[in-house]
Amino acid sequence: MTSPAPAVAAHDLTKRYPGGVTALDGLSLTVAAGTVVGLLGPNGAGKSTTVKILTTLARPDAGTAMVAGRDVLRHPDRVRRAIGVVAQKSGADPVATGRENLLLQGRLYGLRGAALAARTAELLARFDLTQAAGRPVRTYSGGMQRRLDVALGLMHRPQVLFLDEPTTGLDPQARTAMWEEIGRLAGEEGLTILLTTHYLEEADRLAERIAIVDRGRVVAEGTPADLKGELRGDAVHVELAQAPDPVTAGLLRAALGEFAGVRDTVVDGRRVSARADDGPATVPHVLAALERQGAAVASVTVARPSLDDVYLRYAGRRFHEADTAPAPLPAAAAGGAR
Ligand SMILES: Nc1ncnc2c1ncn2[C@@H]1O[C@H](COP(=O)(O)OP(=O)(O)OP(=O)(O)O)[C@@H](O)[C@H]1O
Repeated sequence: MTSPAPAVAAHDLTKRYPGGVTALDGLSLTVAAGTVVGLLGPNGAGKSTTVKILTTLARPDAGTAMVAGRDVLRHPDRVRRAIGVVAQKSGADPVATGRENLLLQGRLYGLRGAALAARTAELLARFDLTQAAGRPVRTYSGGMQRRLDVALGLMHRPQVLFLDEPTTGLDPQARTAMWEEIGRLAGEEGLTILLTTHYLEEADRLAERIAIVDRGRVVAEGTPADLKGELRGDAVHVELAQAPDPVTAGLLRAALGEFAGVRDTVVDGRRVSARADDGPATVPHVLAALERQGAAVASVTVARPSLDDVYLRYAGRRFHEADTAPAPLPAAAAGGAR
């Protein structure tokens, strides 16, 4: 059965928490059925709050959301039957075995007898947990626990699977294995996956489309290639010996802005970034201009645009800096935007 309706359609979601934090500030998002979409943003951007609303665990202050064709506010029970959720924190019982966890989950969704046993065995095999099925979950490695979490989320064959930070805390090997598993899941008929991540590489690798979330809004949306393609030319990154004061930073921006073919200059701490039609040809001029302003250069790189450059363009700061220093909007400042 095919449905032209999107798997997720959220409009203008707003959510304020007590204490004056505006977690969502008019977030809108559409996810086509059968696709993998990544919500990419730094810590505190509003990804988990979005997932909580779409999975009926929280109510927005304003806005609407449909998931699998059901209204999350009017029919939360129907939404819950159509979705699988793998939260950041494992929902598995650590004292019970992997098999027991799956059997319990299946019973909660009404499976019984041979159908329950078959689905449990299928998921254990599929997630490479058959050998460990009789061991308590607390003896599992991080990667095994995460695989069990995904298996639990799939027990009732949901139409839409939400994966909240699926690889956070995993070592590189377990992360790669999880990426492969998610890639395989995405190939399954009809399954829509909405995953949140603050790893640029993860979004780039797994998601057909990416919505970049910053301060409670989607600031850019498209395929990874589209988003990078929007940034014409090369990314030129210069690392200064020391961060310029605000006046000098303004002078640097103005100086680089005078070159033809150079745009989007951002001075962010010690890093000066710009887009250039022809990066290699531009570098000597950029270096000379910086020197004229008295800014000593430590290093310079020219590269094709990355998702980090996309983020910089739309959020006005580098991804890892936003990630280590989240800047939630106080409710008062967000008032005008609603
Ligand atoms: N229950 C809560 N009470 C108060 N503030 C909250 C609550 N939950 C989230 N926030 C705040 O709302 C903002 C958005 O949080 P959210 O968890 O949605 O972001 P996120 O993008 O998922 O970040 P992370 O990757 O760290 O989970 C943050 O500033 C956070 O501190």
